[in-house]
Amino acid sequence: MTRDGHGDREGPVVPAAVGFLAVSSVITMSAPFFLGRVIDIIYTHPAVDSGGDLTRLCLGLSGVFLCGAAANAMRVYLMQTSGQRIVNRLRTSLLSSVLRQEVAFFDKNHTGELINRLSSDTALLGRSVTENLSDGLRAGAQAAVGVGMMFFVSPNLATFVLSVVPPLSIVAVIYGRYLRKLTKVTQDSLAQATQLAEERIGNIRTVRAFGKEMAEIDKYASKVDRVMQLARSEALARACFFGATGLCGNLIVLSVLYKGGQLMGSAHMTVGELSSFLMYAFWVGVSVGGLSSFYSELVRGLGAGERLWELLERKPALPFNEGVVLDDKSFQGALEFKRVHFSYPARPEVPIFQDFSLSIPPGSITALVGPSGSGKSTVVSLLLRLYDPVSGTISLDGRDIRQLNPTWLRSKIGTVSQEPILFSCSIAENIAYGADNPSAVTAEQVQRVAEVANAAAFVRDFPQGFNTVVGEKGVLLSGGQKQRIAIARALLKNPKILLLDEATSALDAENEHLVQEALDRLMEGRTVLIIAHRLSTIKNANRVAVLDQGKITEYGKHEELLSKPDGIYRKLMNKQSFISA
Ligand SMILES: Nc1ncnc2c1ncn2[C@@H]1O[C@H](COP(=O)(O)OP(=O)(O)OP(=O)(O)O)[C@@H](O)[C@H]1O
Repeated sequence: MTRDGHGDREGPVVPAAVGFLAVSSVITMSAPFFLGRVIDIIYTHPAVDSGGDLTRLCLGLSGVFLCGAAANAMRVYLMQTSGQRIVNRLRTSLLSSVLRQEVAFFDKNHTGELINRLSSDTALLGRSVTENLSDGLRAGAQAAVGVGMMFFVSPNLATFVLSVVPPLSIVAVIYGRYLRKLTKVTQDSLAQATQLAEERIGNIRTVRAFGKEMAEIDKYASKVDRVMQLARSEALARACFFGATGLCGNLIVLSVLYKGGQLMGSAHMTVGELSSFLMYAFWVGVSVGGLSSFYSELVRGLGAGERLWELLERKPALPFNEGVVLDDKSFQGALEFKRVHFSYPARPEVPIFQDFSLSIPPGSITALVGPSGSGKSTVVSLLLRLYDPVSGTISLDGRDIRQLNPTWLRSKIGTVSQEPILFSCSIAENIAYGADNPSAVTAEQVQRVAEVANAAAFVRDFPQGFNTVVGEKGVLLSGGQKQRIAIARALLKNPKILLLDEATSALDAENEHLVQEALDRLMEGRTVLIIAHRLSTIKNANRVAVLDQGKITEYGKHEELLSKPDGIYRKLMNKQSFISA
């Protein structure tokens, strides 16, 4: 399987399915003609097996019907499997498109909604264009052949029957349009309900702590009630449509019997011909019924598909893997913000940075401090190029990062955040995630970095050791343990630049010491920007940058800044509690 999910070859599956479809349809539609012949033989020679004709015809027909049944079974099997293949491809392509989108896209589109597109909409569209299409093609072919055969058997009767088709088609078109609109709204409502459930289940600890389970259930119930109302409208439309088509079918059969009886009475038709005609009319009726359900499913699929195409075709606002790659040998890791102005795309009216400038020399440690909400984490997001500044430049070794390949840029940057996110897999896999090619990472490499990150000892105490699964987002580990795993992960990545966000909460003395020691080892020989919450970090940094009112207001060593009588840093130190461990 390739990354785009196109490794699973369709090969001759679709032509084969169409072949089986043709064979089964021809056999099904030739049956009424031959059955008419059988009736005529019985009718004209009721007592004898007219020279063995009846036996031969019946045996021959049984064999042909058997082949028809086998061809039909093969058609259903092939269409269903290729349907699943299409759904798989759609899902992989959709995830590939979603994961390439810029981070601002995820600020506006909720996870639950995207998951719903990935699971429900793809299934609806996939079913609509495969199994449903196959049934529709079969119904269409049978209806066309049936109509042809009706004309062949009795042009007179056929013309009479088909005069009712045009009004029925108009009703079908109106119904189709209505259903398509309804499906889009239903899928959107379903996506909102999934979004709510996903968020509440993902944050069950908060829901539980506030005792909001019943309130959340009520909210979810009202969202699914909306889906139910829409489903009721859809069911009503379907019921009316199917009821009307069923009624029309029966009325048509009745009128055929009426008119056919007259034709038989005037010797213009044999009983076998009338029987054949009736069977064809019945098949055409069944096929038209099949076509109407095909049409319903098709418009539902297209309704679901509208949002899918939008997502599949969306071009990310920021490039994903294109641009200049700097030479690894001469790469220093010098960072510079020059007169940067920035506001988040979701809230363009709120400026975060105004004329923000900061230079971080290669191999140095810069501590960034500032009041809560001043934009410290935003500095990290801009360096990772998760967002682009509105104006000004951010450069790496003198090169504007907008010219650089973002994937390459991120491969040179390691991050350890306040609350590191781990994946629900083993500790070894979480650590190996830091490498370019995780599957090539050996157990020794994992253990080595875990050792340096002061994680190996606690991991070995777990019965499953490095194979211990950490739970969703690492929920089965403590804060200090998660941090040390994240440090090991960053060590394995071995980046030139490190962006650290220290934990705001104090760990117990032992954990504090182990995490600090691991961080010190991680920082060695790299360009480091650290969002500092500990006094020791600030004191050990080469420079401290104070962020206030959207720009760097003070810059220097801890003691220098502290000595300024009216300095912002001095005030910040008095006001904000830094962890003194
Ligand atoms: N994705 C976003 N979309 C819109 N506004 C955002 C987004 N992320 C953060 N903000 C806003 O940007 C401002 C700066 O946030 P940021 O997280 O960078 O602050 P901070 O200094 O790191 O805060 P703290 O010390 O509390 O973690 C805040 O006012 C915040 O509300």
